Amino acid sequence: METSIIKSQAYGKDRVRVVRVFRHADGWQEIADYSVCCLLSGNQFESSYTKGDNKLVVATDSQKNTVFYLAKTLPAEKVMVPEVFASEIAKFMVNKYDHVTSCQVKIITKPWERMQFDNQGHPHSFYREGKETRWTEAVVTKINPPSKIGLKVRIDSGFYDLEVLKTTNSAFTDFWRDELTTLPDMPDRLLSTKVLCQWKYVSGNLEALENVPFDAIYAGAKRNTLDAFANDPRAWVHASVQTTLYIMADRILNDFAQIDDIYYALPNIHYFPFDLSPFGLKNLQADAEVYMPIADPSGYITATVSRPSKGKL
Ligand SMILES: O=c1[nH]c(=O)c2[nH]c(=O)[nH]c2[nH]1
Repeated sequence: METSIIKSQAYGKDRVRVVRVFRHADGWQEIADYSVCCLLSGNQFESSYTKGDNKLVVATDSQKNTVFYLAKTLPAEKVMVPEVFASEIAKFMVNKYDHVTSCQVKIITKPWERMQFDNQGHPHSFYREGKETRWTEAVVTKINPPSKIGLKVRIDSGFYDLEVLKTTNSAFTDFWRDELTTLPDMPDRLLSTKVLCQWKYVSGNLEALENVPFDAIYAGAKRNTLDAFANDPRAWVHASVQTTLYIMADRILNDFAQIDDIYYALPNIHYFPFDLSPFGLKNLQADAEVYMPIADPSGYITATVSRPSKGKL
């Protein structure tokens, strides 16, 4: 006889690929292209794991149907912003099913860029550019289940695979040296990374969070990331990926009070100057012009950055 207990559970449908087109009367059309993961939790689901009892199991197939149903029935402003669509799905689930105490919805977006001709956006044609991937996760939880009065919401957002490179104004010098050190000081180097950035919105009630300008904050987080990388002098005066990361996060926290903390992971994708001295050519240090990108290994610099009151006290 089994004696083990379920400590936590969540089940649902992952990779629900849904594309929603909004056709406006003037011919202007919008597209949202998402991969949705929807997971339900609640202690009444435990018997489906331990006793083979499916009576309360909302089929993952029905959860998938709900995503399509809401994509059709919600207005454009609730579907086109992934944070809002994710929280609408999560809210729908906890409100519809008494025994669902929490619903976690993650959305990965596939960005379609509107085609531009003569500086005019084309009404219905889009293209895919190699760029970062935006994602979000909303979790809606009943405060006193099964009561629906009082819902708590948490929203995380971010992007990954934003590839950037600069050919100067990056350095790495004055680091620890011992018998295992072979790396020379690099007063000027090529720097490249593939940015992963994710942030937590201040948690609160659903209504407060739904008024957050998610799209503008997303654009601001990306703009600060690029601007700190390319233009902030502190990133090369103090010179390390660690410093660059901190400056990126600090700028975002200063710009957006709605964000609680930010996590970055910055691989340092190495491009080493190729030694051409066997051919009588100078290509090291200040003479570096020809580089060999190194696929593996890469540096990997990470940190979570928050405001002082939330940090280590
Ligand atoms: O910006 C850097 N930070 C490091 O910690 C490090 N270590 C290393 O070998 N190169 C670099 N670059």
